[in-house]
This record gives sequence, structure tokens and C-alpha cells, in this order.
Amino acid sequence: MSTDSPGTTGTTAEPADEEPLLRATGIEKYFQTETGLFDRFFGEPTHVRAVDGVDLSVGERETLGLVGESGCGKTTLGRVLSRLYDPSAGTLEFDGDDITDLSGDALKRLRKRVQVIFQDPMSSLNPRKTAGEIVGKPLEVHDIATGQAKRDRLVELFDEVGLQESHLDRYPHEFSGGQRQRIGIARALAVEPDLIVADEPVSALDVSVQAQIINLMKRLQDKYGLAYVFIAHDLSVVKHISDRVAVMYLGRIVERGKKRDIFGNPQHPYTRALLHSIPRVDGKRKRNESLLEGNPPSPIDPPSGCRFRTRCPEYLGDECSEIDPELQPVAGASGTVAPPERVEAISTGGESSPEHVIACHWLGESSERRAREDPMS
Ligand SMILES: Nc1ncnc2c1ncn2[C@@H]1O[C@H](COP(=O)(O)OP(=O)(O)OP(=O)(O)O)[C@@H](O)[C@H]1O
Repeated sequence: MSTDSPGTTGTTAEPADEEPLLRATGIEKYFQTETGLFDRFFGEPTHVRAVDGVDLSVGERETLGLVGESGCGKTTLGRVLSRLYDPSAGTLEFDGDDITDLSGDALKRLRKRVQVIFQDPMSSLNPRKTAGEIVGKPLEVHDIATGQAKRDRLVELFDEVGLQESHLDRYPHEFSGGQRQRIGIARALAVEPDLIVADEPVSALDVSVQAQIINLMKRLQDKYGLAYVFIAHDLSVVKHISDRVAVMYLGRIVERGKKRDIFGNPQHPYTRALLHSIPRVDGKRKRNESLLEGNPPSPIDPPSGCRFRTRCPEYLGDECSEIDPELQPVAGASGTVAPPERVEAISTGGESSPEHVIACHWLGESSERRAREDPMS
């Protein structure tokens, strides 16, 4: 597969002291759309660019929070990262091996190391199987345990996720939402994976249950040395569990960095808008909730230039419509972002936080320009 297809953005690789467990480079996933004769005749786009040039990495025992609004491509990216989907372009490496094109037995072996937890535990659990059969399936498929050894392992796994032995013979509809997600976690844990891609694992749950599940996942991570890609549409959900956060908009990563950078020094207007829309404890929204209005454009025909420009409070005009920004380091000390020609200087100048990158060339410039044009602002 090619990494230099037209839709791929620049690759600002994430620095890592050691090889990451998972490295994704230039990942694209396009879906063919149904088109009629009219569209074909007039040459309308025929692909949903669900993921459109993503680079990211996940270290051992690390949690990468992947955040963005509904439809921005999180689920699709998670499915590509876990090789449930083949990427349309780009490369995936896991533990140093190229897994982009794995199939057959090699893919089955990867499944033992990379597992998935799904958002809706009800629809991801077979209603006709008992919880014991559901969690026991991967033990059989991967020849891990049979007979009494399997039963013992199931009891152990159920205990590990806060369920009881008596739950083994119950069906999914006999559990609460939180308990069903515990079954999903036990199923993922059964093969002792290194990485779990958790696709909105708590979004369908009450807030109090969300906290229990996140705490459970954190405890299991510490105990078993797991790495997570933790997908959520809300930054507040990933705050507790993430080491690093990647913010996704319309198929691309627009900002990525350590948790403290994303929450403490957010740079991209989209990240700021997401942060401002987090509800306060008193239930009210923060004052700038209007930062994010309307819905994202269609991934079939994304805007030219910066994809966020149609909703961006920092929109400058032509430059934002023409230049498709690549991820570049944030100038940590000043809190501003350099225009492209300064990137190299920043990268080598030692003042930037190398893991903190954003896809916006003009942010620093826009506030400077606004100040020039309206000195009272
Ligand atoms: N199998 C598919 N065929 C065609 N389009 C798809 C398919 N799967 C996803 N899409 C489209 O790709 C885009 C990204 O979808 P995806 O589900 O990955 O986003 P998401 O951020 O996970 O959203 P949500 O939080 O609502 O699940 C959407 O426009 C969606 O309609």
C-alpha cells in the first residue's frame, strides 16, 4: 500500500524514546458511496473519506484518547488500527512488524494481541449465548483453555471485571448496561492482549457507571500492562484515563499531545471549542459554547484548505481556504503557533514540546492580525 496517495497529510511523526507498540502512518480509509447515473455523469465524488491521512502511535502501557464529534471517523480509525478494517492507504506497524496487509493465521495471531471493546455492549454480545460462552469463545478460538481449565479461567476473568461465577450462565439481557460492558471487557481480556481499542466504551452508560468502568479499565491496565486507544466524543471522558490525546476532525488529526498540553494549553480552535463545550459540574456550559456551531461538513466532499475553516472562529480568509495545514510542533513557551517557514526553527530551537502538534498554520498570526486591525480587542 502506498503512503503517498493524494489525500495524505504531512507526517509529523510522534517522537518516542522507544519504538511504539502501534504506529500508524498516513492511514486512509475511504468507503465507496452509492451513486446514481447523474452523479457518475457529472463526476461527483464517490467516496466517503472517513479517515484521510492519520499518523499516530501508541506506546506500551499507554492510553491514547481519541476524541472528536460524531462522524469524524473515530470508529473507522479504531477499526483500522485493530485491523478489523483494511486501510485504503497507509501503513500499520505493531511491535515493530508491518501488519498492514496481514491475513489468515498471521491476522489471527494479531487478534490475540490486539482486542476491541465496542460502544454498545448489547449489540456486540450475542443474545443467544450466555456470558460464559461469550467470554469463553476467544479462549477456544485461540486454543488457550478447554474443559475445567477454561471454566477456571472464566471464573478468574469474571472476578477480575467485578462479575460473579453465577453470572456465567446468564444471558446478556439479564445484565445492566455496566455489567454488559464488563462482559465485553472480560472477553477482550481473555486472550491477554497488549492493546485494546475501546470504541466509546462508556458512552452508552450513566455517568456514575462510566466512572466505574473507566476505573476498572485503569486498574486492569496497571495490572496487565495494557495499552489502550480510548475513543470518545467528549474530552471530559478521556481526561482521567489518557496519557496523550489526539483530536480528530473530518477524518484528520488536528491536534495531538500529552494530556496536560491538550487540556492545559489547547491550541487548535477545534480543541478549544470541544473543551469549552464540556458541561460544568453545575450542569451549565462554559461561556464560549458557541465556539462550535453547526455540524461538520460531509466527508464525501470536505472543504478546500483547512477542513475546519467553515466553523472556525479564527478563520482568516484565503489562506485558510487554500492551504491544507499539516501537523506541526506547537511553540510551547509562547503559546502561539508558527507559520510554516518557522516550523524548522521551532523544531530545532528547543522551545517546543515535540509531542504537541497542531494542524493550523495561522493561529498565532490571526490573533496578531486581529490585534492590529482592532487594537481595542
Ligand atoms: N461502512 C461504511 N460505509 C460508508 N460510509 C461509512 C461507513 N462507515 C462509516 N462511514 C462514514 O464515515 C464517516 C465516519 O464514520 P465513523 O463512524 O468512523 O465516525 P465516528 O466519529 O466514529 O462517529 P460516531 O461517534 O457517530 O460513531 C461518517 O460519515 C460515516 O457515515
